[in-house]
Amino acid sequence: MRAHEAGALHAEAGHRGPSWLREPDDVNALYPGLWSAGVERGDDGGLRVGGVAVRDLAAEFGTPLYVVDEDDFRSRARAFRAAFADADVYYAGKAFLSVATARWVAEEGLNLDVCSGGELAVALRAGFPAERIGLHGNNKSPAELTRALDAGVGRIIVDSFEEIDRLAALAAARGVRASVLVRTKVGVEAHTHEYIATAHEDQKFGFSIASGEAAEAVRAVLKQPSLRLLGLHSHIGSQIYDTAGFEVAARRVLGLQAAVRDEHHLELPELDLGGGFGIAYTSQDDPQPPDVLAAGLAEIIAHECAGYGLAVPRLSVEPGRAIAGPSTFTLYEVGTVKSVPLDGGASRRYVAVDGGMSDNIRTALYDADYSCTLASRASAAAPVLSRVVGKHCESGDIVVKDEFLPGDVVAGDLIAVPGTGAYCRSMASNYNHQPRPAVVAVRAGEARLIMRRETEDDLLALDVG
Ligand SMILES: Cc1ncc(COP(=O)(O)O)c(C=O)c1O
Ligand SMILES: N[C@@H](CCCC[NH3+])C(=O)O
Repeated sequence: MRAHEAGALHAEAGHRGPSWLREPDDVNALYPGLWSAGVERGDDGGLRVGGVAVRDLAAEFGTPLYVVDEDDFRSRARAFRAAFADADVYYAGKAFLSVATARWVAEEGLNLDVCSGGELAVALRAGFPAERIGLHGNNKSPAELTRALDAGVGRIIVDSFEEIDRLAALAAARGVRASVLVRTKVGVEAHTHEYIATAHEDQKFGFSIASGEAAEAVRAVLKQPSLRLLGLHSHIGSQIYDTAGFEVAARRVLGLQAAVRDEHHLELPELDLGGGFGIAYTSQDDPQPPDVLAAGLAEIIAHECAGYGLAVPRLSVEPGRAIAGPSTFTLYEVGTVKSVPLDGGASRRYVAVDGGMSDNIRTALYDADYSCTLASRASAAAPVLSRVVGKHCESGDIVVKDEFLPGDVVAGDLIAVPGTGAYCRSMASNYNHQPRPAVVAVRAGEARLIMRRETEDDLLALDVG
């Protein structure tokens, strides 16, 4: 594990990590911001979560394994609920959605954002109240829209002119009035990876405010008797730490809100500023807690509304990563350890685990940084800068680019990677016909399988050739 500040960069064998990565004082220590509240190192040196030893989890459920600390997930959901007490919180199911997690979200009083027919199906199977669901997507099919209308979802966030017409016709045919928000593109360059920024002009989501397209979309919705316009929506991107982007977004979207009032004599009752709140993946990351975010957003909105002479609309937000991400770690078993010579006589230690880019694509796709620790035992061996890689046929199959692990890590050891609750299982693939791992929820000394591991039979069943 990383120690926060202490220690010198480990240079003995010429290993080189990023300049911020320091050799830890104690390689067995758990950096507090990265692990869910229920994770600790037990007296025998092995990691425990919710009172359960990870060695027992690996023995019972196999590896790789996503391990969710249920209390941690629920308490993050509650913290958002409490911080945004005067707003609506929609948990973004794309981060991770299963029947169990949908139920936790419902029980903790949050609403749910889904962005596909599949996510909607999971929510409905969980018995999630349809009126508390919002449906997203830049290319919702007629079948998805029909299903949403038939289920009675509370709101649909429209993202194209085709969709406005399509939805209006489907709603009219059913004799219902569908509540919609118009997704805007506010023209903000959010400080995050290009692939997860969603508010600059040259990307697929939303109607551009700057070009007048968003105002045109509002006109198009208002013309349809089968649609009810609740408000405007903006989501600037994901894994964002600063509120500067939200400030610009709120200013521009409320500018449109004021223009709508002036043109249509209509004050829209709601405003959705999306999700995107960042979490800590390494000791360098310093995310803001929900109450600070809530206070910041409330202040920005109040200020902008006062400037435009608007009544403050009811706010909604859509956090995904900030609720699911820190609740979960992935447990892997080490299979091989190699030392690879580098130029200048240095070497790099490759620790290969039994999963990889099929259960966590984020390192390869977004150049994401992760951390990890030896989980099955503690070690007194000196730390060695290591790269944790998977078992796939790609050299980019890296899980953790740089981490200090004890020098005696061997095959059969367990490694845990924290912060994998968001966008890991939900983006998992079957690359190399690797079955996707199981998800286990741990609470009060009990481990419960919430998604079973795929089997070779599952994969072979798809091949009908
Ligand atoms: C419309 C919308 N809302 C909410 C989210 C959730 O984002 P995050 O998990 O970063 O909070 C996303 C994903 O970026 C999104 O596209
Ligand atoms: N999948 C992205 C987040 C994007 C979410 C959808 N807009 C990630 O892993 O960071």
